[in-house]
This record gives sequence, structure tokens and C-alpha cells, in this order.
Amino acid sequence: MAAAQSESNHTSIVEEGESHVAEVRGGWVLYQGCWLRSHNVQSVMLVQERFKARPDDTFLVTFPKCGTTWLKALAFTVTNRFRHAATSEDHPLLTQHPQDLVSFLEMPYRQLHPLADLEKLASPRLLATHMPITLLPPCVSNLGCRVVYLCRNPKDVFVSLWHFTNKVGADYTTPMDQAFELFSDGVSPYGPIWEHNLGFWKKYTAESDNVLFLKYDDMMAEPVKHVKMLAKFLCAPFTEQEVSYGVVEDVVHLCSFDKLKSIPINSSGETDRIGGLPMANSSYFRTGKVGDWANHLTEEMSKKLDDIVEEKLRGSGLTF
Ligand SMILES: Nc1ncnc2c1ncn2[C@@H]1O[C@H](COP(=O)(O)OS(=O)(=O)O)[C@@H](OP(=O)(O)O)[C@H]1O
Repeated sequence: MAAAQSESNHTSIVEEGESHVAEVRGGWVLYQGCWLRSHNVQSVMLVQERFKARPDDTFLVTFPKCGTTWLKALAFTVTNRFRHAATSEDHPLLTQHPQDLVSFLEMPYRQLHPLADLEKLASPRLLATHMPITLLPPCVSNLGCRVVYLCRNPKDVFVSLWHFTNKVGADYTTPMDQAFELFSDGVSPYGPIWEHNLGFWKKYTAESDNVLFLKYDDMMAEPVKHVKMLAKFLCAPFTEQEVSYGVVEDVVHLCSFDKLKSIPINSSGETDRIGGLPMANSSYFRTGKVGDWANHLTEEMSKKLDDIVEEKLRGSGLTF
């Protein structure tokens, strides 16, 4: 995800040819209803123009900070477990960061790294994206590509995002109250978060065979149940024998926050996964807790975001 730069509350309207960039606020631009950094807009436009989906592609879709790293680790481990048992001493997760085991569609920025990299991947491909449904190239829907969508309580998302963006570089420090105002207005990477959630919720309710809709808090509460659901959706269901041998628990353990955080590749060093912005590998692992918002938000902030989200999601059937 793109990190936040210094903010101002200046709002202005700009025209950028036919690219539908409608509004600028601080360092953010509103592109086709989605707030992005301008470098990210260029990347998304390239993806929209040139990405060729395949019918057997599966997309792991998340709003930033909703558990992308975890979902990538789980989906990779589940679908590759016949080559790499979760208990094997040379499992790829022991030497590679989970973020690097499943490629992002729009990152690193495609004007810097060719989309052709994705064409080299063998089918069936697992691809990740933070793009809302409105920005995904139409071929993804037209070809019936499947989607695993993982969402999270927006209050925990905000807190996670704020810590992340303040960790990744000296120029990215934004006071929490300013960041909160922007987030509450929908201005954050790939925001508004409620539009992101609603877009995939509607797709899920319309075509439940094609979408697995997951919530971070539910997965944390019942990981074994959800990993079984994920495996089934990814056409790699666990056999009865695997279940009786504890293979599901092995996957859950390998991909758990504590285990992944302790692996040297995840706890040290830095990598540029965006384009020109190296980030500590450890910055993807903070607390991994449900409800950490209570340690950071005032009662007033909590109520404000609850009220906004409740109003935006009202009538949809989606709740947090
Ligand atoms: N294995 C595992 N299990 C549970 N939770 C995990 C795991 N790995 C990372 N995390 C927590 O997920 C948060 C980071 O979100 P993302 O991975 O979506 O970040 S990113 O958008 O890809 O940059 C961030 O949440 P917070 O701890 O609340 O900040 C991470 O700590």
C-alpha cells in the first residue's frame, strides 16, 4: 500500500484529460471515486488498460491493513501444501516474506515494473490487490474470476494504517487527529473504506459462488474453520485424513502472527515493494490484535467512526 505523505486540508478540483481524476486533497487524488497517491493512479490506469485476466485467476482483495500479509501466507500455504508441507524445514515462508509470495496487481507501481511480470506466472494464478471493485479491469468480472475478500473493523484498520504510515519514513508523519479526520472523510489509501467493503459485499451477495467474504476478527476467533473454508474455495479442500493428522492446525500455526513475526526474513531488513520506498519487513507485523483501537482512539473518535460506518453500511446486511 502507498504510505501517507504530509497532509493539508486543501481541497481543489483538477482536470487530468479523461483520466477521471476529480479532486485533490492533501497528497491524495480522487480517481474514479477512490483516493490514491498520484503514482498509484498511474499504476492503476496501466492495470486497467493492459492487464489480461485469466478465467482461473483468483484475486485476494483487501483494503490496506485488513490482513493482506496473513491472507497471502494462508492462501500460498494452502494451495502449495502438496509441494511444501506446512511443517517442512524448507517451507518458502521460512525464507521469503509473505508479501513476496503472492504478487500484487498494481504494485510495485506498474510504470516502474512491467505488468508482463504477471504474465510469466503459471496458471492458476493467485494475485493480490487493494483495488476496489469499481477500479478492477472489467475482464476480471467478465471472465468470472474468483475473489477472496478480507475486511476488518475500520477502527482497527485506521489504527494499523496510522502506525504503518508513521513507521515507513520520516516524511510520512501525520498527527493522529489529522489522519483520523481524513479517514473519517473517506480519504485514505484506496478509500473510502466503506465503499471498498460495500462493493465486494454486493458482489458476494449477488454471486456467492465466486466470492469468499471473510472478516479478520472472525478468522482470528476461529482460524481452523476459516482456513478450511479458504482451502475449499481455492479448490484445494483438506481431506479427512489431513484433518485427522492436524494439517489444518499446521497451516494455521505456520501463518500465525507470532510465528511469522519471529522469522528473520520478516523481522529484519527492508524491501521496496511499491517503487522507490523501502519499508522495514517488520512493519507488516505490529500487534496482530482485534480491538487494539481501544488503546488509541478516544471515545469521541470511536463513536464518530462507528456512526459513519453504521450509516454508510445501513441496509446492506454488512456489519462490523
Ligand atoms: N499472520 C497474521 N495474523 C494476523 N494478523 C496479522 C498477521 N500478519 C500481519 N498481521 C496484521 O495485519 C495488519 C497488516 O495488514 P496488511 O497485511 O493488510 O498490510 S498491507 O495493507 O498489506 O500493508 C497489521 O495489523 P496491526 O497489528 O493491527 O497493525 C499486522 O500486524
